[in-house]
Amino acid sequence: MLIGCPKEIKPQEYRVGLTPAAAREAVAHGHAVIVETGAGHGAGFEDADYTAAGAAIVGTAAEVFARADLVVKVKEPQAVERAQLREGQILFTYLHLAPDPEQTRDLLASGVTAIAYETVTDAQGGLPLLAPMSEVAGRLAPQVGAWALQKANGGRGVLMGGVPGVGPAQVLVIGGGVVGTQAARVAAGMGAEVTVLDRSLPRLRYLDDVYRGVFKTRYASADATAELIQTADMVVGAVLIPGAAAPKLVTKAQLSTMKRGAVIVDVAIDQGGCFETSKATTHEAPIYEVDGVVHYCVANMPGAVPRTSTIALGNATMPFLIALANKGWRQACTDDPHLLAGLNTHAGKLTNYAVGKALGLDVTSPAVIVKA
Ligand SMILES: NC(=O)C1=CN([C@@H]2O[C@H](COP(=O)(O)OP(=O)(O)OC[C@H]3O[C@@H](n4cnc5c(N)ncnc54)[C@H](O)[C@@H]3O)[C@@H](O)[C@H]2O)C=CC1
Ligand SMILES: CC(=O)C(=O)O
Ligand SMILES: [Mg+2]
Repeated sequence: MLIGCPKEIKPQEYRVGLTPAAAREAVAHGHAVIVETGAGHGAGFEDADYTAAGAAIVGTAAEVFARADLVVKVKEPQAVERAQLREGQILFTYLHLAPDPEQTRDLLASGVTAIAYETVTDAQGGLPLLAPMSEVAGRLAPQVGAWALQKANGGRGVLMGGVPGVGPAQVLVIGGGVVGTQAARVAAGMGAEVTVLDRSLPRLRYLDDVYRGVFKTRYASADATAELIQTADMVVGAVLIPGAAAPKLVTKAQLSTMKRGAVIVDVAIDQGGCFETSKATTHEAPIYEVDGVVHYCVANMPGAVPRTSTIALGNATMPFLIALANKGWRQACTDDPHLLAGLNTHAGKLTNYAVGKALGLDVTSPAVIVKA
């Protein structure tokens, strides 16, 4: 199979979908690999690293899209990229379709077989291709939130750890999965007082067992959220219902109950965000203010640390990439129901129920599609 990797074009996105290590594995399995010139530069991988791994460098993204049987990327294809996808081609990348009707329409119109990293599952009930980026975004969240809390950035001028005689920042994390746990650990490490809300009691039990004394846990009732946002200096949005649009857990009206200069870091923005007032921002202009509350809503946070993120993502995607290339998508998805869970579109059909529900579109069962 011919695997192609274009350079990412989303603003300030310096990750790359294929590491030289993954290219080398693919070549060792007998596949051809083409990489757009400069694709890895932002992550510290040069063209020579790819050619040393056995890949060929091509001059344009257009050549990658035109020739590749399998296009591997990081972020959802932008409009100009979507226009180059075709039926019979596999797209393997993050998609986040539930909050994105335009992208969904274009992928369906293209006929491409699109496998979304964020809906691939594992036997433990996790999301193995989302987890590494959630680890990165979770650890970044208190770092960017602390920056936003500084007065010059619109924040209320509170230092995360306080100082002797002055109390620390109060941090509320909504959703105690991968993002939430990593955010809570780092915020606590910076000296803040942290509370994590989740609606899963087994998850709260796990967090309490492992992190008692580091941060507190509360059940995520609407009452608890309403109460705790009032005292928080920083609120991290970290909920996920896999594939679905994020539930809106804090309304615009509730913002007025928050402290002036408090900061929201809505990591869940890539699924639409869990605050009613969230709208996606970029690394170029990451924050805006609503009712005196600073919002940070960057949908590709790991792009800020592309070296760490590219290697972490590549470690996780490599076995799936090799399976897709070795067997073709149909056999790979037949053999691995967790990879089949990643199938979002095929030949003009939508195959993810959560996306269909969010967008009001008909869904064809992936189990039916894979057998057709
Ligand atoms: N902005 C960015 O750059 C990035 C965003 N993300 C996003 O962060 C979000 C969280 O991802 P993960 O932590 O990996 O997911 P996860 O599945 O590990 O954790 C989500 C947690 O939310 C909890 N939850 C669900 N509904 C809830 C509710 N109503 N109230 C409280 N808790 C609730 C679940 O029980 C679960 O523990 C996702 O939307 C993901 O796409 C992830 C990486 C990068
Ligand atoms: C998960 C995701 O959207 C990202 O890493 O950019
Ligand atoms: Mg997005």
